[in-house]
Amino acid sequence: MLRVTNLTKDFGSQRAVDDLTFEVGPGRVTGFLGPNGAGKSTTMRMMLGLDRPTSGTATINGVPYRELDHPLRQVGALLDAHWVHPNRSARSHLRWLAASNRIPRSRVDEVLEIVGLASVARKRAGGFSLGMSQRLGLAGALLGDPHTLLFDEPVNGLDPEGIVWIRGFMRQLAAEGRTVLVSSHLLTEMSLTADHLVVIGRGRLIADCSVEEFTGRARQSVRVRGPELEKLHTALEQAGLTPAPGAPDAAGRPVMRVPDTTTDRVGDIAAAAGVTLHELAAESASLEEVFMSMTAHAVDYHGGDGFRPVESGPGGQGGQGAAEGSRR
Ligand SMILES: Nc1ncnc2c1ncn2[C@@H]1O[C@H](COP(=O)(O)OP(=O)(O)OP(=O)(O)O)[C@@H](O)[C@H]1O
Repeated sequence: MLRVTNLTKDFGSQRAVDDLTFEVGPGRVTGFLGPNGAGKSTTMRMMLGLDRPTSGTATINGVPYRELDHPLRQVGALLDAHWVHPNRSARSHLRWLAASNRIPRSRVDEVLEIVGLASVARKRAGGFSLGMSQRLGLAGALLGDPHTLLFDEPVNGLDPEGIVWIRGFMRQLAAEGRTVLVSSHLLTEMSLTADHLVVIGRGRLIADCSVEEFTGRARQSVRVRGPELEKLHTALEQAGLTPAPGAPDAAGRPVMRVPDTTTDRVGDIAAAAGVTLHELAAESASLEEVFMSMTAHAVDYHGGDGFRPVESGPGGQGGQGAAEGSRR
């Protein structure tokens, strides 16, 4: 069990983590989600005793990291895959880690096997690809067979195969009853990996709930296609709704989206106005759109990685690449 209580961290005049309180329980993957600069890494560093809190506490099974007897046997962490000595082989790097934590040498080959690096155990870690470095980092985190695991943006820069492997791996660790906390700035990624979410923005807690609950906050909107969209637009506005052009469909035909309503209501209004419809469908806002609307005020800086706020209103054409393919 990981617990942070009123955790706060200031860097000079900047508050990076602001009065955070939450728990991370065993047996499930908890996603630690927030835009870039939200304070995820700083929070994890405080959990691992690498940064000192300005106030508040972070504990692992009730004890601050610095007071743990054999930290590697209780907590494994993957913060940065590139801290390995480049001239060491994967095996000698892990043997050195094991020796410094009184972990038997035999465990090194076990973890190399678990992460799929046994065949390259003698190769220089400096020549490893990012995916292999991540696996080596995981091997190090698993060395002490810890009950608690922290992963900071583990899928960053990985190829699709590596991403699928890491997802499955984290889920397996949780299924073994371990406490698994994994950070990401991508909601879609977390919705595929995590059972539970702790969402932060500007160092503050925004949500602490199941993935279903979080994504269930998606606003329901209605998608309409037909030959008389302008006429329908007027009728919908007269009924107090706020229709907007949506992205054209695959065949390039114009589509309208009507937020915060139901297909029944739009269908009734269309019928009353004598408007022909060719398509009428309920649609949820994409996960990224929900996330954006919840964290928009909390985004530190914009641009890149899909963190531009949704600018064009209910049409939903905010243009964030990360939202592609994430509609549910
Ligand atoms: N050592 C430091 N000195 C000064 N400011 C820092 C330091 N470390 C982090 N910060 C600032 O604290 C805030 C939170 O950063 P942090 O790295 O924890 O965020 P994050 O959510 O992990 O984002 P990212 O995914 O971009 O790393 C940022 O504004 C960052 O610039």
